[in-house]
Amino acid sequence: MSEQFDLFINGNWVSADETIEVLNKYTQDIYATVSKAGEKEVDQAIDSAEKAYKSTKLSAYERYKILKQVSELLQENKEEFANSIVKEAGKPLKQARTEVDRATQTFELSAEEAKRISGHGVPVEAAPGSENRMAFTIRVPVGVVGAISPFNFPLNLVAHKIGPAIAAGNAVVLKPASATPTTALRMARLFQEAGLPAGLLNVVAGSGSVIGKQMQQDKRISVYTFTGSAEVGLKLKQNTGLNKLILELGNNSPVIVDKEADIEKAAANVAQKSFAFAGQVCISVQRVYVHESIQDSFQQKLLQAIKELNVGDPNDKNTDVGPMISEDEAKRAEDWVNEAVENGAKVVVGGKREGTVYYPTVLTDVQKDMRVVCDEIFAPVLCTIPFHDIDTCIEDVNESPYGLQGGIFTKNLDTAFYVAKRVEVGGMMINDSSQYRVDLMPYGGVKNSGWGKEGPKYSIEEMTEERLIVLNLEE
Ligand SMILES: NC(=O)C1=CN([C@@H]2O[C@H](COP(=O)(O)OP(=O)(O)OC[C@H]3O[C@@H](n4cnc5c(N)ncnc54)[C@H](O)[C@@H]3O)[C@@H](O)[C@H]2O)C=CC1
Ligand SMILES: O=C(O)[C@H](O)CS(=O)(=O)O
Repeated sequence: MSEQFDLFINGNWVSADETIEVLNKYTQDIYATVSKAGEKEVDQAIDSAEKAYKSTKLSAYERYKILKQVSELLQENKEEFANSIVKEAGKPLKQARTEVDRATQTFELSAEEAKRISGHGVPVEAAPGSENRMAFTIRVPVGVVGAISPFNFPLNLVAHKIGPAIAAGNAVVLKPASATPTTALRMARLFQEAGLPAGLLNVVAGSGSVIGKQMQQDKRISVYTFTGSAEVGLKLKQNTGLNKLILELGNNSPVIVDKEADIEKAAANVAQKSFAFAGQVCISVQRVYVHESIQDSFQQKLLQAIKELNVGDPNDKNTDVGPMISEDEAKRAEDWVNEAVENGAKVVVGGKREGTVYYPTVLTDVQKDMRVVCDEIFAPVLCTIPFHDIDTCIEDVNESPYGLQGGIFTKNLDTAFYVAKRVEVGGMMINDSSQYRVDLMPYGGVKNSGWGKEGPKYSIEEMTEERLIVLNLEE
């Protein structure tokens, strides 16, 4: 029996004429039906957000209490949310539970940051002629935030938009990914239970291109925050005019395994961080550059670690690698691998698809211009690339159009910092892979990986405006 969800607009559950069928990504059964927002519902959501922002002024402490309660309610309902993520995203149960724990953190951090929003003093009196003036800044909410989120973290990446937006005193219109909308709608129920005033949060499911365009053309929205592919991010950038746009986009994450690395540790970490959630994580390891002197040893340990990964039903608590978001996406990954093999690459493990499941795959003998190397594959596919000297390796790493996060394994700190200062990324992990993130850290990339930083403290800075106030004390 599939569940039915309506849209969350102005504190009410609103049904629409059309619906979206949300599939269980492993069984391909219909898991839920969700009302599909049309132009009327999106307009209602934006109108509700604007009216609520103008009429409801929650204190910082009230915002803190609501967000704290949402964090607690989330933890109390952990299994419901984990199950929702397993079913609609196909995420293995243990990783879905981890996502709920992280979103609990994200909302708790947002609650705490709600009490720390402030400006700073400005010593204008130090300027000649301003001896009798005082100045300081304050941070004010931007108003209505338009948020669009991706399928792969249907809870935590939504939390990273809603939490800071509410903490900062804004109202929000959220459009979750069409493949995974129900988790965000469940989250809206928690805000309702926590007493968030009507209209401050609105969730509209539906076509990204249609709703996205309508949101972008609506002047009542002050800031857009988008997480998704670079392709869509570019479209948004071209249509957003002068409104602030926060873009968290794609990556083809590099990891360097230096000749002085702990090979065992590097192999185990790369195996885990290349294939979690079937590689559908934007900081999933996709390119691993291995010093030629340790290539055989690293590869042997990497393949051993991959052999221990459990592939299959995401409902099984032992599963490490479940299905991809759709059979089309799994076929795309298969096509990219086959194209690489036709051009000389070798599959040392994997290269096999069963419906929506694509098995953990490692390629060697790849070339820079292969899509498995230079594009974002967003699948359980890893390319191992030997290197001779670190400078050439850094050049190859930086050839990517992306720059979100990278990693290097080495016991030589001089090498680590030499590399960290030269790679073009938003975050560089030493003795960890690219796929490291805790929710309080500043997170965001350079180049085609977007701009702006997420993490509640940093998102709040993006979702508020700093206003200067100068006091003239002259008699
Ligand atoms: N940098 C980061 O923090 C993250 C980046 N991503 C990236 O997201 C992608 C995978 O997620 P997907 O949901 O497949 O991305 P996507 O770009 O296909 O969709 C993302 C969201 O945008 C909406 N959308 C689609 N077309 C749109 C348009 N023309 N205008 C406005 N909205 C539109 C979709 O409905 C969805 O809600 C990968 O590229 C991945 O790297 C995913 C997670 C985190
Ligand atoms: O970018 C993503 O896909 C997620 O932010 C990765 S994380 O939250 O699991 O680090």
